[in-house]
Amino acid sequence: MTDKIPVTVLTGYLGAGKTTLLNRILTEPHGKKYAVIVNEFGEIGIDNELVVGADEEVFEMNNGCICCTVRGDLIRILDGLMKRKGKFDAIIVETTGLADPAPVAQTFFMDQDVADAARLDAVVTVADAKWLSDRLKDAPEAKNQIAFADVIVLNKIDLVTPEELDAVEARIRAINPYARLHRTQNCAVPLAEVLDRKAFDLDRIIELEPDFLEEGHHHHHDEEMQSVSVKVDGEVDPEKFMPWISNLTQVQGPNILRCKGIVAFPNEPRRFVFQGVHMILDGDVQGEWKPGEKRDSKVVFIGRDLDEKAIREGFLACAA
Ligand SMILES: Nc1nc2c(ncn2[C@@H]2O[C@H](COP(=O)(O)OP(=O)(O)OP(=O)(O)O)[C@@H](O)[C@H]2O)c(=O)[nH]1
Repeated sequence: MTDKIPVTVLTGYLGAGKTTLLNRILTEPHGKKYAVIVNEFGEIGIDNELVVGADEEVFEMNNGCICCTVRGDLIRILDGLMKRKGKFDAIIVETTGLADPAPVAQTFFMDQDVADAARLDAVVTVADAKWLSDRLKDAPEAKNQIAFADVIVLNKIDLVTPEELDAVEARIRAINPYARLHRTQNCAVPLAEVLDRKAFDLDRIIELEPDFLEEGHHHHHDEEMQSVSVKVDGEVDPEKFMPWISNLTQVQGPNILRCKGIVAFPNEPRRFVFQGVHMILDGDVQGEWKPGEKRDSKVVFIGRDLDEKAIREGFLACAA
C-alpha cells in the first residue's frame, strides 16, 4: 500500500483555475518529481504548452473527454508510468473542465494493473467563485465535480464581493459538506493542503454513487457544448488580432465559456498567450519561441451556439 504512487485528480469547470494550480504545484520548491497528465477538450493542444517547467513530463490526451473516449489512453499512460516507477514521486491528472470525475476516479479501482501500482490520493476541485453558481444551474458536470471533491479550492475571490463569496460557498456546502475548502486568489493554497492528503474516501463515494465500482458507467455530455479550433500557418497581425478577439469576446461572451490561444506576432521573439472566461480576457507575451520552432498561431474556443464559420474566417483574416 505505502509504495503505491499517489495520484491527484485535478478537476473543476472550464476556466476555474486548474492550470494555475498545476503551475503553482510544479514551480514551488518541493523537491519532488511529478508526472503530469493533461486532457483537454479542443483538438489543438494548448494546455500542455501552458504548463510551466519544461523538466516535468507532460502527457497530453486530446480530442475527447478523459472520462469517456480516452479512458483507454489514460490507462495506457498510467501503465507506462508504472513501469518506470521510482523516477517520480506522484502523478497529477488534470481533467478537462467538462469531465465528470467519477469515471476517472473509477479507473484507479477498476483497472487491476493501475490499482496495484497507484492509489487515488484525492480529487481536488477548483471552483470559480464568479461563475460557479451559474454553472451549477446549467452544467451537470460542475455539480459532479463539487460532489466528488475531497478538497475544494474556491478560487477568484478577487472577482466577487464578500456576500457573493459566502453565497457561493453555501451552494458548495449544500452539495458537499465533507471536502476541505480553501478560499484563494490565483489558487494560492499551501501545497500540503492539496497533495498527499490521503483523502479519497471510497465509502463516501459509494454512498453518493452506488454503482461506482461497477462497469458501464455512462456519462452524458452536454450535447450543445462545442469546441472550435483554428490554426494560422504562421504569424498574425496584432493590429487585426487584438480588436478581433476583444470584439468577439464582448459580443459572444455569454456563449464562450472558454477561449485560449498561442499566437506569433511579427518581430516579436516571444509567444503571445491569451486566455478568456466569458468576456474576461487576459493576454501577455511570455516564453520565447524555441530556435527552429515553427511560429504558428492557434486558438481554441469552447462554448455553446458558437458561430464556427465566423470564428474561423475571423481568425484566418488576422494572418500577417
Ligand atoms: N481574476 C482572477 N483570475 C484568475 C484567478 N485564477 C486564475 N485566473 C485566470 O483565469 C483564467 C483561467 O485559468 P486556468 O488556470 O487556465 O483555468 P483552467 O481551469 O485550467 O481552464 P481550462 O483548462 O480551460 O478548463 C486565466 O486567465 C487565469 O489567469 C484568480 O484568482 N483571479
